[in-house]
Parts: sequence; structure tokens; C-alpha cells
Amino acid sequence: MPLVAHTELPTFRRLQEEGEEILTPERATHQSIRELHIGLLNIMPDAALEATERQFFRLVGACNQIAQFHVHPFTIDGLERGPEALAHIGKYYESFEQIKRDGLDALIISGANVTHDHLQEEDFWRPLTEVFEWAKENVTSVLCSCLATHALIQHCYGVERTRLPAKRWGVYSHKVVDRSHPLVAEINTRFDVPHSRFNEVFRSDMEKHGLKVLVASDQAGVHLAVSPDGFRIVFFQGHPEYDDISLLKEYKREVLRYYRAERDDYPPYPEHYFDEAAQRLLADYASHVQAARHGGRQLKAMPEEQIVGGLDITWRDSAKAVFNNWLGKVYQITNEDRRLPFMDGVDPHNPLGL
Ligand SMILES: CC(C)(COP(=O)(O)OP(=O)(O)OC[C@H]1O[C@@H](n2cnc3c(N)ncnc32)[C@H](O)[C@@H]1OP(=O)(O)O)[C@@H](O)C(=O)NCCC(=O)NCCSC(=O)CCC(=O)O
Ligand SMILES: N[C@@H](CCO)C(=O)O
Repeated sequence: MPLVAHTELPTFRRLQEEGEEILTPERATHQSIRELHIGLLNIMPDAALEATERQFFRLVGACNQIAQFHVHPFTIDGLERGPEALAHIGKYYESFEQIKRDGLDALIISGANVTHDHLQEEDFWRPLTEVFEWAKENVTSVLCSCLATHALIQHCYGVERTRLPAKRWGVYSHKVVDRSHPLVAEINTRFDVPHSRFNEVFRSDMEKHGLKVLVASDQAGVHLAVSPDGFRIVFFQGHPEYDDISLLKEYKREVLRYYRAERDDYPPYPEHYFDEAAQRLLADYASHVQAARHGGRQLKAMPEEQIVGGLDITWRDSAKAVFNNWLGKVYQITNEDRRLPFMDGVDPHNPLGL
């Protein structure tokens, strides 16, 4: 929630000139105070379905202790689901029809696993773009994570992602590129974000289509960009929502795939993630896995418990700060009626008046 300039104190004007959100007493008195409704379109595979819910719910919940948030999970057809996940979705998720009827102030679209060479061949492509087309007209801002970013950049601007020679996998240092943008105002100017992807949309392709790049890494590419209007679509290429253990879980999954001969090379470590003690444990474990695979022997469990305690989370504070900025801005411009995206007077082509 922003400051209210309730006196003539010059500091208010000074902060406002520096980009801080400051409400006039007039605006503050007339602001409608209500809860915010955020959709979570969860298209992650079954194994990560509930972990993904927890990650985004946690980020929304932890980013601001004053506002009230209602998060509405829903999903789409075209994803392979087992009976347990289907029961969970049937019992707890809302339908897209209901979401459309009631309206949303903001929408988060999760990452996904892909099985085809081109995203438009995925069974979820059409339902995903249907949700997006509705949101584009009716929701104040849509935040896309990883795969959703790739899919919607392709859908909106015709740019296909590029397959990388090796998976971009680990925790990378990033810098804020445009310090004046309200989404990254008042946050650390250098911070970590995990990435986990085989594909990339490059900065030059984004900028060619008018997207504004806000946070990028020399090693890992763009993490955060926004649509040409400055706010209506927020693209994350990294995973600021990840838990401390998420990359460990993915690493374990890859080790098991190696043991089952579903991949030929032993998986590398995610970069800048395991400390030396963890790497020693995992190197010993790798010798065991290789011997077990080639000798057809039973596999011992990975020593996860010994590793978890030493994992650091170095991205969460900045992730919360960006989410807080995002939802704060949504709140300032969304309509009192949650089915409508903007208050009167907000320009849909430049909603933040940048
Ligand atoms: C790696 C796995 C398979 C691990 O799941 P498993 O259930 O097998 O793990 P497990 O060792 O049995 O552990 C189970 C416990 O850990 C929790 N758990 C599982 N995965 C977790 C995760 N990623 N983060 C945090 N917690 C996690 C479970 O909820 C459960 O908790 P409780 O016991 O407490 O309930 C899963 O997380 C997964 O599929 N992740 C996929 C992530 C992914 O694909 N990300 C890429 C998006 S990338 C993208 O969108 C673009 C990709 C591209 O470039 O094409
Ligand atoms: N954007 C509204 C808050 C949401 O109803 C206002 O500032 O009054």
C-alpha cells in the first residue's frame, strides 16, 4: 500500500519525483478498499501440481501483509493427468467458465512440460491461448512463467523460442536494466533468479517487437520483460517462485532418468546451487548410480536430507518485492468491479502512464 501525502512535507514531492507511489489525500479518501482476486492457471504436470500451487500462493501471500488476496486456481484441457490430480482439480479448482463469470484483477500462468518440437503442436496450445485472449481483454495484468512466457510471446508477436545447446539450469545473478520502471522500483539492483529451461527467447527478439526488458543476466539471458504497453503482460523467463529444494528435485529426477537409461549422460549439477559439501555427497552418489546402472543393481536413495539443510535461497526477497510492486500497481488501476480491467481514466495502451 502506498504512502499518502497527508501534509505538505517536501519529502513527499521529492519521493514522488524519484518514482515512489504517493497518493494525494483526495485520491486516498476516494480509493475503494477491497480484496484483490488473482487467478492461477496451473498447467504444471501432476508431480509438480501442488508444489506449484504452494510456490505461487506463498509468493502472493508473503509479498504484502496488508492487502487481502483471494487466489483462484484453475486449469485447462489438453494436459495428461492421472486420477489423483484429476480428483484434486475436480474438488478444489474453479472452472474457466466460473472465472470468466466472476472476473479477475490479475492472472498468473504457470510453466508447463512440453512434449512436441513446436509449442503450437501441444494439446494445451488452443485452450491456453483461449484463456489468454479472454484475459487480454478482461484482466488488468497477466504474469507468465517460463513456458507460458515462451508460448505467449510466440502467440502475440510471432517469435519462436530457440533451443539452447545445453539446458539453462541453475541460479544466476541478474541486474535491473530499467531502474525507472514501477515493477522494479525500490528493489535490489542485482539479485539471483533460478532458471530451468532448454529454450530461450533472446533479448534482441523481445526488443525488436517492442517488449521492454527490465531484468537480465549476462549468463542466463532475460528474466523479466513487459509488453509494449508497459504492464498488461509480464513475462518471467526464470522461476522466482521456486522453493529452495525445487532444483534438487529436478536434479534427482534427472539422476533417476539416467539410472533407468532414459538419458545417456550423467546429469550435470544445476549451476551455482550446490555448495561443496553437497557436491561431495552427490559425486559419491553418482559413482553409486553409475555402478548400479551398469551392474543392474538396486539403487540406494539419494542423500537428500543431508543436502537440503545446506541449500540457500537467494532469490526470494527480490521475488516478493517484484510481486508486491506488480500487485500494488494492479490495485491502483483496476476497476472496483473485478470483471472490468481498469478504472475510468486509465489508458489501456499505457495503463501506468509511463
Ligand atoms: C521433479 C519432480 C518430478 C519431483 O517430484 P516428485 O513428487 O517425484 O518428488 P519427490 O522427491 O517424490 O518429493 C515429493 C515431495 O516434494 C515436493 N516437491 C516435488 N517437486 C517439487 C518442487 N519442484 N518444488 C518444491 N517441492 C516439490 C512434493 O510436493 C512432495 O512434497 P510433500 O511430500 O510434502 O507433499 C517435480 O517437481 C516436477 O515434475 N517438476 C517439474 C518442474 C519443471 O518441469 N519445471 C520446468 C518448468 S520449465 C518451463 O516451463 C519451460 C521448459 C522449456 O524450456 O521447455
Ligand atoms: N483501483 C481501485 C481499487 C480497486 O477497487 C481504486 O484505486 O479505487
